[in-house]
Amino acid sequence: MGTTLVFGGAGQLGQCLQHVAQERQLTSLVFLPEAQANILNVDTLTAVFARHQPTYVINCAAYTAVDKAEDEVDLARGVNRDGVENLARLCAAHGSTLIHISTDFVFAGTGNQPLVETDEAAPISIYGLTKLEGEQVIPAHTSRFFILRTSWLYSEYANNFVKTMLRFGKEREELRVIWDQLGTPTYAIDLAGCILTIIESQNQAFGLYHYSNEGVTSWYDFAKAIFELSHTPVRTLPIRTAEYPTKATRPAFSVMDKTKAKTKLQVAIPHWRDSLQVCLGRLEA
Ligand SMILES: NC(=O)C1=CN([C@@H]2O[C@H](COP(=O)(O)OP(=O)(O)OC[C@H]3O[C@@H](n4cnc5c(N)ncnc54)[C@H](OP(=O)(O)O)[C@@H]3O)[C@@H](O)[C@H]2O)C=CC1
Ligand SMILES: Cc1cn([C@H]2C[C@H](O)[C@@H](COP(=O)(O)OP(=O)(O)O[C@H]3O[C@@H](C)C(=O)[C@@H](O)[C@H]3O)O2)c(=O)[nH]c1=O
Repeated sequence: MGTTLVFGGAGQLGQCLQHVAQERQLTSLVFLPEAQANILNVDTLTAVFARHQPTYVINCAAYTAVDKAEDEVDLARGVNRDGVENLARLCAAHGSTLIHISTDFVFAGTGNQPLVETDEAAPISIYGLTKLEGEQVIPAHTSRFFILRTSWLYSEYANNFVKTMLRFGKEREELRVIWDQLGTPTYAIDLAGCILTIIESQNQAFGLYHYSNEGVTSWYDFAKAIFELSHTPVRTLPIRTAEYPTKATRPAFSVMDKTKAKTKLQVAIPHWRDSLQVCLGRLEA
């Protein structure tokens, strides 16, 4: 197996990839944190590609601060579009396969049916828009790519909704959480497993895929499950989006259909509640 470079290697998904790679005893992955490989620095990237001649490149680097992106458009676009284009160009030049991660926030969220890969993307936030632009620059440079759109990532690593809820559950008596945004949480360890399966199986079914855990929930029901499974006694109230004003607008419905991933990538996808239980168990251990 040739070398796999992981950009954004110190972020949440990057750390999950390290965890799963270790579990599967995969030693050919090179994890590059931002300080070592900024995807906006073409000279650095050129040198890194020349040195490692990667077979696969996994891009976990992204600007992910959804609300801040509304004020930092250039920064968000730089990382989420231009940085991705830099990687796609170099992948094309070196014959490397690019595995890139995108988001359910490319959708407007106005529907009520599980979204398939061919459904229209119409982002309603700067983060979603710049991530869509990142998806779109890849095929202009290479056909050897996998784009995995995922949603509501959490894990025992970095900051995420599960860890925020566990912290708030200890600090506060009452929490108010939105119940009119529906989607599917994704345990980033499961996503990391899917990515490494693509590499291990040398899958050639390039293209765009949806990957989240199975099932549907709201942020409110997700929070309730976190508190129930972690035995955290905190009063949790369902509120509407309008009662929790944020700078960026989030899709009201971003449930994704994973039929294509299950068929072509041959991955089994756990239900979100089962994976949540695994994550909470690891956080408690
Ligand atoms: N988190 C979520 O809920 C979801 C995430 N996604 C997508 O999944 C992917 C992984 O997300 P996640 O791991 O959670 O995000 P994180 O924010 O945890 O990780 C992103 C990493 O990218 C790094 N980074 C930022 N700018 C650059 C740059 N210019 N060059 C190199 N590295 C950079 C960050 O470093 P630093 O922190 O030092 O800036 C950080 O380590 C992203 O593409 C994201 O858009 C999709 C759906 C849901
Ligand atoms: C903390 C908190 C959040 N919320 C709501 C706000 C928001 O609608 C939802 C989730 O809030 P967060 O800010 O944790 O997550 P957010 O940044 O909106 O999460 C998104 O991140 C990007 C990177 C993605 O790609 C998306 O798939 C999605 O995971 O929960 C409450 O209702 N009450 C609360 O106390």
